[in-house]
Amino acid sequence: MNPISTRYPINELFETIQGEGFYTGTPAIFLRLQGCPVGCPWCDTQHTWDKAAEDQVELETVLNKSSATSQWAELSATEVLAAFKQQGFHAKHVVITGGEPAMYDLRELAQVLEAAGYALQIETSGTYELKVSAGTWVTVSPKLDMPGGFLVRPDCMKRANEIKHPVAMQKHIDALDNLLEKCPPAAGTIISLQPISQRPRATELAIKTCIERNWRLSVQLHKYLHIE
Ligand SMILES: C[S@@+](CC[C@H](N)C(=O)[O-])C[C@H]1O[C@@H](n2cnc3c(N)ncnc32)[C@H](O)[C@@H]1O
Ligand SMILES: Nc1nc2[nH]cc(C(=O)O)c2c(=O)[nH]1
Ligand code: SF4
Ligand SMILES: [Mg+2]
Repeated sequence: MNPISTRYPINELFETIQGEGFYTGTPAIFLRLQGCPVGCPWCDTQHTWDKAAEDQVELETVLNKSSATSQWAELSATEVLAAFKQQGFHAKHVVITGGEPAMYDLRELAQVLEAAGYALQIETSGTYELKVSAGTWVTVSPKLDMPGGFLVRPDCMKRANEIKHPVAMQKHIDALDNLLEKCPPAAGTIISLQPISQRPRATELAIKTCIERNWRLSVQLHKYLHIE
């Protein structure tokens, strides 16, 4: 007997250019999963926080969204793949984001998509145990001292291919330094700073610190280009 397949709550499914981190500039299919309890006050996807039963809709409604809403549709991995084909997407890089996608067991999704020739990346806060494939590119954007009270997991920091830290003030860099000391990433892990909400002061601080530390800058290119 086949096990019951995992179902994933999808808030958005679209094709664009990856605007953040190491893969900036890469055409990518974005799968945005519903639900996140971490509560970052400056989060740019607050419509994904609550997974309310009354917001469950059909896939067509999700595909036809013209603005950000909290509506979500539940799909199995094979239904996700079928939606990619139906949409006629070209990209072979898939970014799983949210919300907090690590709340879900992503192994079946990875198995189905990788078998179909896609490469996967996850954007995660590092606050949940990662259930991804060995080949998934893991971007951890650590969330420290957020209202939800979650801790960044040492195993997530070790598994990360890149650490992409949101910054606005010096205290955020100090908090990252403390995290890197307590939960060291693997040798060679890319570290980048991402200014919060394109604020000029945040951007200046990120540029200065990246130059001093030989870290990378991640500027949310899509926001400068006014694309999704
Ligand atoms: C919306 S989160 C979803 C994935 C996951 N929950 C996480 O935090 O990594 C995707 C990325 O956007 C970043 N982000 C969210 N709001 C932002 C903002 N206002 N300015 C800059 N980066 C932001 C997060 O730090 C994370 O790197
Ligand atoms: N273009 C684009 N690139 C992104 N990289 C990470 C995103 C996210 O919301 O996780 C994102 C997004 O929302 N749009
Ligand atoms: S962890 Fe990610 S999705 Fe959740 S509130 Fe923070 S930035 Fe937003
Ligand atoms: Mg985004």
